[in-house]
Amino acid sequence: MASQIIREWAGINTFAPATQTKLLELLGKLKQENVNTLTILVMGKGGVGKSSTVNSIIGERVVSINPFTSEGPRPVMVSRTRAGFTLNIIDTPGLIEGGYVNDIALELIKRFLLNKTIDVLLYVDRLDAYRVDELDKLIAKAITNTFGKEIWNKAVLALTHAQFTPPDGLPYDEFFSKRSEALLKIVRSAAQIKKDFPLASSVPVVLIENSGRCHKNDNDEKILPNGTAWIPHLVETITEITLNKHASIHVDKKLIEGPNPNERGKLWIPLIFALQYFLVMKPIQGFIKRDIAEQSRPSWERQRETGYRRRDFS
Ligand SMILES: Nc1nc2c(ncn2[C@@H]2O[C@H](COP(=O)(O)OP(=O)(O)OP(=O)(O)O)[C@@H](O)[C@H]2O)c(=O)[nH]1
Repeated sequence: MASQIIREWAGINTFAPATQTKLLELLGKLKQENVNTLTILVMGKGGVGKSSTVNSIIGERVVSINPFTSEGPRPVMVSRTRAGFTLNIIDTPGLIEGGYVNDIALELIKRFLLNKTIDVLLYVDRLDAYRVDELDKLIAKAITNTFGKEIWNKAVLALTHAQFTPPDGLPYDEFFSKRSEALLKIVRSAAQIKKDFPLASSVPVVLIENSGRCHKNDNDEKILPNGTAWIPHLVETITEITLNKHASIHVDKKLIEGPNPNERGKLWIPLIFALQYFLVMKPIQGFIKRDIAEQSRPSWERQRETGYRRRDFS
């Protein structure tokens, strides 16, 4: 396999100095915990801002963005190094097409991820949407079926278009908490996460504003409506998830191929044979034996018996 040349993370220099300082602090924290590589998988519906988010984190236009169509081959992994630390971000195609989960995209993603380890799943959706629907459930289910429900222990829910004004004068915080709770509920139910499943009820939610018109603070950092500098906040949340007690998800052949169809139900085979023997074979054998015994008696004897039976009934 050709080895990939990993470029220096130059895009970090495009961030405001205060953002750079915080990011380098967070990288230092990861290195202190012996984490020298971090792989983030970005997934979600089409057009929600996955590629834009990848570009925002890297600080360069590394993947192309189009408001109407998906551009460029994906999945794609963008890797950057900084001070001995490697950041990998995997951008993926939208998971919904024509009202269904795009199985081809999912299959491509699975194959692409073979032998990679996912430290964080960045599950992207938009803040400025009012409803969750069946498709959201289908996506969460597809992700769970692909990687196992443990993936949600390594997940961050990222909501783009954060610089949005809720309708009808609804307070921003109220809209944000309703939107995130609705999405988390979908994730919990589709992933069949029980209340006691560790961390699942606390998948962190972060806000993102990828627009070039994102407001800035006095330090020139891109900020959310509540004044939080969102890039350091996102990277801090990613760092916390990376360092939590749950293992990263290693994608091996077994995980992507699922249970071998030839093995499926193997344990039931002896039981099915036993039931078949006692409920079908045995009665048939008995019937055949009786029939043979019957046929081997002389006809006068059988006729006499039939005659007796007729008389008994008369
Ligand atoms: N205002 C605003 N626009 C955004 C934001 N994020 C993405 N967009 C716009 O939304 C459109 C889609 O963004 P993409 O990043 O291509 O979305 P995607 O999820 O990668 O889309 P697919 O390629 O279809 O999978 C583009 O026009 C972006 O400029 C955001 O946070 N705020």
